[in-house]
Amino acid sequence: MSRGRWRDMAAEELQQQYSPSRWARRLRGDAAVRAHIEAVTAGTQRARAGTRSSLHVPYGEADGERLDIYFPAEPSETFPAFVYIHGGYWQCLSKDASGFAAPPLVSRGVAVVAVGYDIAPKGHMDAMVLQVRRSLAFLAKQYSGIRGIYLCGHSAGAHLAAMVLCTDWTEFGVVPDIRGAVLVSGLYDLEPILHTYVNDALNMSWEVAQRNSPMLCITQAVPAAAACEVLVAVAQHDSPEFRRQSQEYSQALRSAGWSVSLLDLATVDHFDIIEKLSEDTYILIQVILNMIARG
Ligand SMILES: N[C@@H](CC(=O)c1ccccc1NC=O)C(=O)O
Repeated sequence: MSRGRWRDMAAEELQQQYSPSRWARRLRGDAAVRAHIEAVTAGTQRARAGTRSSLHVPYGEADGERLDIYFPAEPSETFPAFVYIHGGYWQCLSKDASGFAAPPLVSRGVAVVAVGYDIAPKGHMDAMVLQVRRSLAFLAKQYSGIRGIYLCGHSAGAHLAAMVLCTDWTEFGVVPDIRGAVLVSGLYDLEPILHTYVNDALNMSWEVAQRNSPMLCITQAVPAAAACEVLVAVAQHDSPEFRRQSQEYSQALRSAGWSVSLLDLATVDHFDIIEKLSEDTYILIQVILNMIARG
């Protein structure tokens, strides 16, 4: 699909392209979204039952500025941290459904952090981006045991994670040691979203969409960034627009000197591509553990 083709799409087609549930494999529409919420919620409950954790840790003043930490099974002084930012089109889900990846990771010595942020309509795009950036600065300042942060986000959460990658940390008083990023089925150009139902709750102006588009704020990779491995993952059954966004963003990052891989995962759709992080044998868990081992 050629660059910018979304501009030629009829309103209904654009709507369809940006409705992941209409492309899902097992169920379609609302049923697919409901099943996804149930899967990640149940997975998080299992993680909470079986893992040593600190829940609802405030990283700022606002109610929504809280995170959950799931600690490695074997206590150790230092450990890598996998920081997960949930999706839900910036208007659903929460950190309370975001701990499902903990079991296969804490058993291998990796801490898992589920970041909460104020979703729309309470949260605005600028504020959400600032909140997730602050959560990273908080972790870097408060947890001296963390040796390497591996950032992960799904869908809208991958967008927020990508915005973290282009942060100017000077105003945060700390530079988090982000050694890797796993961006799963994300959105990196917000402009097409402006023309869909997704913007009903977000109410973004064109300017807000521009300044919060990772595609438009790619920083030239300084040495620290070149050492940060970025994995852009997309599902075989993501829509063509979602697949185009991952393709173009990974290419643009690479051109700016970042170390990038694009992983096109067969058989999965927009939802089970991330749900399966609760499974030890899932290929993406293996890829993440390898990335951490190199880091
Ligand atoms: N209304 C959307 C819902 C959706 O996209 C979604 C739902 C739960 C978790 C992630 C999602 N996508 C991106 O953040 C859909 O049609 O699938």
